Amino acid sequence: MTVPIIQIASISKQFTSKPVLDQLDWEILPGQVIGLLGRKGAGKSTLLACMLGLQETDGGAVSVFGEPAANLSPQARAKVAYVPHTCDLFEWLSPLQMLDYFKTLYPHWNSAKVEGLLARWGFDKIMRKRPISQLSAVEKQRLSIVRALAHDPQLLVLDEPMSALEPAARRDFLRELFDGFIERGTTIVFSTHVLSDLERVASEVAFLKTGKIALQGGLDELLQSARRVTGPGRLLDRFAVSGELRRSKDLDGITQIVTSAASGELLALAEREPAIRIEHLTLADLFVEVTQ
Ligand SMILES: Nc1ncnc2c1ncn2[C@@H]1O[C@H](COP(=O)(O)OP(=O)(O)OP(=O)(O)O)[C@@H](O)[C@H]1O
Repeated sequence: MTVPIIQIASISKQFTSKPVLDQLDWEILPGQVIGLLGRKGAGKSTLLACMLGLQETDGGAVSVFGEPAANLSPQARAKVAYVPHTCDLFEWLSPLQMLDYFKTLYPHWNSAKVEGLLARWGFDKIMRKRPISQLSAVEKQRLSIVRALAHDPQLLVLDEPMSALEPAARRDFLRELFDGFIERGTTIVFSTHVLSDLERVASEVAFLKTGKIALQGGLDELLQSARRVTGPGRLLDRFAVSGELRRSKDLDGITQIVTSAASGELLALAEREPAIRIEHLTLADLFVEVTQ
């Protein structure tokens, strides 16, 4: 049996009266590259932070590498890298001072990778010595990524890692993820609003809605099996659909069903009945259907 790298059992979190995470269960297996999607404010950042024990939960349990997330040993912590949504760099230090500091904390610090990324991302001699507080948002995000990738983590958690990056740096970063991590089997969980970025790197996609993982699956499999079916209510209304995400009926008696996993039976019905229209869904369609 594959032992999950992260196991989340029924965690809840609320800041005000509205729950953000609501008895959420989730499992992340070694080598998975999961894109986490959800509407703005759905709780993606909260979930990623709770998952690593960086934010307290109101209930439930999280384990990372088999240890309680809130109390990770230094050995387990050294296997994890996290790029937060907001800047958590030591702004009073220079990039070089900060990277030197982190180097002392990690046994597997990859100086060649650090140098390569700094050079590629325009950190010249002067910029490397300036206080981080004087860097732009993009430069800080790049530095945050360099710090995360530098110690060859086994688990990489990225919260909107590319939000401030321009296209060339995004391409560089995605290439770095592929060549340096995905091909080596690193487990990666990242949240993003950019579906095309997700489609380029993720093998799995998970949708967060109303405090729970509403749907998760292999990206290719989901796109292969998700369908929107439209047809007369007399043909569809009594049809039980597996993986049903939404069902609606208009005033003309036309029923529309969206499913994440169209069965052979449904496909056969659509084939038999010319009045039924069946369409594949894009990731954007699926995002709307699952999270609306
Ligand atoms: N420290 C906090 N105090 C109060 N409310 C908070 C706090 N952190 C998050 N929230 C609220 O919790 C909800 C979820 O926020 P979170 O940042 O986790 O969502 P998100 O899906 O990452 O959003 P976005 O896509 O906009 O980054 C939001 O309503 C947010 O306002």
